[in-house]
Amino acid sequence: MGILSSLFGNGAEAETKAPRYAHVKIHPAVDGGVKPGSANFNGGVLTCHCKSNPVKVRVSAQTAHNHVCGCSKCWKPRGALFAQIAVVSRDKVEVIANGDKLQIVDPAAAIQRHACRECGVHMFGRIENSEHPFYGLDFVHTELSDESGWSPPQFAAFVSSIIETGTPAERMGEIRGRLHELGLEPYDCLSPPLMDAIAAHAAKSKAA
Ligand SMILES: N[C@@H](CCC(=O)N[C@@H](CS)C(=O)NCC(=O)O)C(=O)O
Ligand SMILES: [Zn+2]
Ligand SMILES: [Zn+2]
Repeated sequence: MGILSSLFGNGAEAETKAPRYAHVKIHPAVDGGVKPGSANFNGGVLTCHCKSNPVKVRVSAQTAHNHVCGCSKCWKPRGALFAQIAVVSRDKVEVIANGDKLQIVDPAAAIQRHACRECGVHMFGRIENSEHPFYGLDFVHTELSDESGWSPPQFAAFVSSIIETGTPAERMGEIRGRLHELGLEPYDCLSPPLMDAIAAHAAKSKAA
């Protein structure tokens, strides 16, 4: 028992710390608690869900800005409310097997998501527009790799968007409650540092 609760305590401290929303499933990678990444981690191989001839993509660096995303465009594992997605420099991403099975989900989207035609898993998302604030970065789902040590998710993006794909709005309280418990601050767009980076890029483009 902490010093304050031993002075004033009635056991309420333990009660407020017990997870209240553990029954709310966000994504398999975080439902048991967010695991820390490893220092000196250098990447791994992402594999799609095909039983035969899976697509393999080597990511030869640690990822950054990992987060869970509720938008309708990011690939989610079956049953998950959110996707888990991180960025890495595009020159660190290489298709090493069965790349002929990849197709671009929506060629008009800012992020060109390369998905396996057979199992539907998104292997990487690439920005081809050199004017885009995140040009140079690819988006990857690190749970597709067997390696542990990837950078852990830091926040939750596009949280309200899960309503667009069928989550009842009445569930949002418990879902945001669970995200808070996991330390994944919920935002309805990207996190403030990323929104600031986008705005700074826009300001620079306007000035030029
Ligand atoms: N509410 C929309 C949000 C879509 C959205 O803007 N997604 C973000 C986060 S991944 C984005 O940057 N999309 C760019 C793209 O999909 O190319 C939805 O759920 O479809
Ligand atoms: Zn596949
Ligand atoms: Zn998304």
